[in-house]
Amino acid sequence: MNYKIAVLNGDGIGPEIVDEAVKVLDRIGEKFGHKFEYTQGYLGGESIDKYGIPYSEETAKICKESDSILLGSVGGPKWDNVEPDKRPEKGLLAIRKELGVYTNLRPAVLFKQLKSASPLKDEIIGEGLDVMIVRELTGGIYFGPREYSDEKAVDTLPYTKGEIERITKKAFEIAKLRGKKITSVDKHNVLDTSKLWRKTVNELAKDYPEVEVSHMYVDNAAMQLIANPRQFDVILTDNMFGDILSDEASMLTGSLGMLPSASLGDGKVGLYEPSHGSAPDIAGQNIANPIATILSAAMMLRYAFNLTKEADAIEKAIEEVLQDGFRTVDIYTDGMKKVGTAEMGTEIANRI
Ligand SMILES: NC(=O)C1=CN([C@@H]2O[C@H](COP(=O)(O)OP(=O)(O)OC[C@H]3O[C@@H](n4cnc5c(N)ncnc54)[C@H](O)[C@@H]3O)[C@@H](O)[C@H]2O)C=CC1
Ligand SMILES: CC(C)CC(=O)C(=O)O
Ligand SMILES: [Mg+2]
Repeated sequence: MNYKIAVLNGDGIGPEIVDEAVKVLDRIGEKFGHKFEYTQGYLGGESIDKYGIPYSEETAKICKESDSILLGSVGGPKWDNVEPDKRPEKGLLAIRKELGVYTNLRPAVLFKQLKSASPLKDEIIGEGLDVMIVRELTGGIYFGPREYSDEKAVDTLPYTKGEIERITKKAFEIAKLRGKKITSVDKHNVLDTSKLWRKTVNELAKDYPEVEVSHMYVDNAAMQLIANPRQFDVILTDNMFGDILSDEASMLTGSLGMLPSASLGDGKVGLYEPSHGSAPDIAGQNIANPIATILSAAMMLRYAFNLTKEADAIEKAIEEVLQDGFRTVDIYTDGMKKVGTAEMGTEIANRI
């Protein structure tokens, strides 16, 4: 079958990691008889350079006419001084909002071969870690009304009941297919939005008696992720808390460069992007870890195209590459074979 994929490289390491995901998708296409057609769009800094704005109508059209979107990451020092509404990150927020992708799935899964790359002790890791962070993506403080002057700045954190309900339902549906356990993370002791969040989660919990629900304050959750990560199955949380906790959870898996994500809504087109940023400190050096982006492409096959065998093949190839000892520098440990971004992508593609 033919699948149309919009490809947005973004900035920093974006082009390098997206190239490797495309390499792997092409191999899947050859092996399983699919045709992936790519159309290049522009987001973030690269879009500012081309169109003067971080998200253009041209790119919006390409995305809406595609079956799915593969995205690198945006931002970097080059655009740090552009006016706030034109920053690269505003382009990312705009495309998420426009596509209505309110569910951000960030699976933190530790490949057993990377146990020694995780900073956690063996007894804490145990048999392994598999936490699904379900992050609300199109509401909350990143989108609330704001004001700024040299004397006062205001950000606001609005959530409607409807916004909380729809992400909570997604989390329950996901939990039903996994360990049947949700930890809803909030700041109920301080924030009114968290009060509404907790009340809504408890109301919906009645429709899912098979799923065990508990609540945790975000500050405690940040600590518990390190102290006892195996207690978590699905973490349901808001936009900013999910952003922060997912970077933290990524380290349990060895590196931020291992954490993929899928951003999904009720519409046809989802956004598949690594959880990390554009890593300007290592851009252009062929050292970035492409695995988060390649795993995001696997999530695309699974969620957007229903290509389960193909998604499994990517995940298995990654496991084999890790088993064979190949490591980018961020997950390197003594005795392993250090490889660059492109070599890692090739090793993965070769095992499909
Ligand atoms: N989704 C997106 O497009 C996001 C964009 N950003 C933007 O990215 C820029 C850099 O932000 P930072 O705070 O530095 O976060 P970052 O996630 O880009 O990097 C944090 C650290 O992790 C490392 N790292 C990230 N991805 C890696 C990979 N694949 N392989 C190996 N190491 C990796 C980086 O080298 C850096 O040391 C900023 O402009 C920020 O706004 C940040 C987060 C998400
Ligand atoms: C750059 C921000 C808009 C978002 C972010 O950090 C993320 O989605 O992980
Ligand atoms: Mg982030």
